[in-house]
Amino acid sequence: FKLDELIKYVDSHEEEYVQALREWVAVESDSSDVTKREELHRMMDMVAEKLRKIKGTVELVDIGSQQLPDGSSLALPKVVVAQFGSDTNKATVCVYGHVDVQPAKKEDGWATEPYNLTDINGNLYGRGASDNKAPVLAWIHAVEAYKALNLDLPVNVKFIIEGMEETGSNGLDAMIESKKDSFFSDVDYIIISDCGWLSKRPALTYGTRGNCYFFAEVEGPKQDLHSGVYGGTVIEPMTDLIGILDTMISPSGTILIPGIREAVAPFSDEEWKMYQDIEFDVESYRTKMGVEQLMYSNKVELLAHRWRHPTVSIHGIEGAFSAPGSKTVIPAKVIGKFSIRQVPDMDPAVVEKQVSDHLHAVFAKRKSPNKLKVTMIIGAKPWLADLKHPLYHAGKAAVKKVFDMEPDLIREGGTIPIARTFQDVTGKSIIMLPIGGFDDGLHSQNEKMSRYNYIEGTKLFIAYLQEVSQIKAT
Ligand SMILES: NCC(=O)N[C@@H](Cc1c[nH]cn1)C(=O)O
Ligand SMILES: [Zn+2]
Ligand SMILES: [Zn+2]
Repeated sequence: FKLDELIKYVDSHEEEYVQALREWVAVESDSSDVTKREELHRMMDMVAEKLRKIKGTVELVDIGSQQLPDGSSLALPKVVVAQFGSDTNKATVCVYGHVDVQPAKKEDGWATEPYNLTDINGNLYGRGASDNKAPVLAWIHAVEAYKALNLDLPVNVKFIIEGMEETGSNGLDAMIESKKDSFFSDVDYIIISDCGWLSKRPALTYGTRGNCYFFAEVEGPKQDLHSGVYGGTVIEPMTDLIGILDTMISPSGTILIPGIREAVAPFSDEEWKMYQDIEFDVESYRTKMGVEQLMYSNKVELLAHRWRHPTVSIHGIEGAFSAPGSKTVIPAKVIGKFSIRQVPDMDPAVVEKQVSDHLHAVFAKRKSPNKLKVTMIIGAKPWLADLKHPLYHAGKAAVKKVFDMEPDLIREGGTIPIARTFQDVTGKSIIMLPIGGFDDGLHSQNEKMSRYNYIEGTKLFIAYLQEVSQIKAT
């Protein structure tokens, strides 16, 4: 196995890799904004083209369309499916990633243009740089390096790259179900690199939280009203909405929706010990976020609440006045958007009912004439892997080869909606092999990927393919 040669190849192609990332970041592939759908289609074409260039067998799979709130339908971005090698004597891995991004505008507080990749001191700033465009590119470059050097890939490699992850992977569950006995029949393992390290130490991730995302719509008058002319005579939808949202979580973070906390799997002594052994500086985590105080100052409690407890986050209110300046309006209809991160043993179907029952009960107590509608638009389950699986031994060996250290074994507070589907539908084992930095600012202003993580991450993937090939079939 010619790791040194492959590593040299990666080092000598750094600028090309950065240029490839620049081209991908320049595409505003925001899956939540329906006006950007053409960009998303273009992004999927670019992914297919990149894979074709290195001689993969590539298909763009049509996964249908999504229903918009106004009743119209919009084509979903096609899913890119690719294959490199079909040697039955080798194991087959399937790499999953996504190339859609969260919204970003310069005026949100970015120091640089979000869709113009900008290198500042070795950090490559741009929306989607870390989540998840550079890791997808790093996987493609890993395969490309073997091919360019005329080295046999140690395993067959398949890709599934989608464009709707950030909005819940619409349409992908059905595609996986339909390909269970074809595309997935010879897949041995699934690899996902859509998360980050906990610190400067590389990590292997063995769990993600799920997410239930809700819209709570309160509708009152038939149109917006002047608050001076009508204020004091109508019960305002916004007052109702804020009132009911405020009953979900206490100021110190305790979830108040009946039944939610009771469903959480107990925290075992073994877990406590594992968290205790992780090197993690709570104080630098606090200062990095720029807050005066965290909810928990104890490392174990903090990590546990980041990874394996549910949380309620309120994201926004559609229909509310939010522009700069003042406007004395009573909005006629407002939609509160919030989500609840899911952990074992919560079940999104049960959570949906618990949340809806709770909000309707507190709304009823207000005796408001307005109308409340609660809808769950995403119901993604949590995912948890067995750290004793050989995939993780292979991960440790690859980290040792490239970084000469032991990885952190961590969980992820965020959600990869499709992870649980992969596990439940295909029955294959999954590993999450992150290369993102702990401070990459995912979903936030000034998202970045460092050159170091991008390039060393590419080497890690190269080494990982070799380590996976050493796993003995059971
Ligand atoms: N990189 C993973 C990620 O950011 N996932 C999103 C997916 C999601 C969950 N609910 C809505 N989208 C995340 O927010 O965790
Ligand atoms: Zn992601
Ligand atoms: Zn994301």
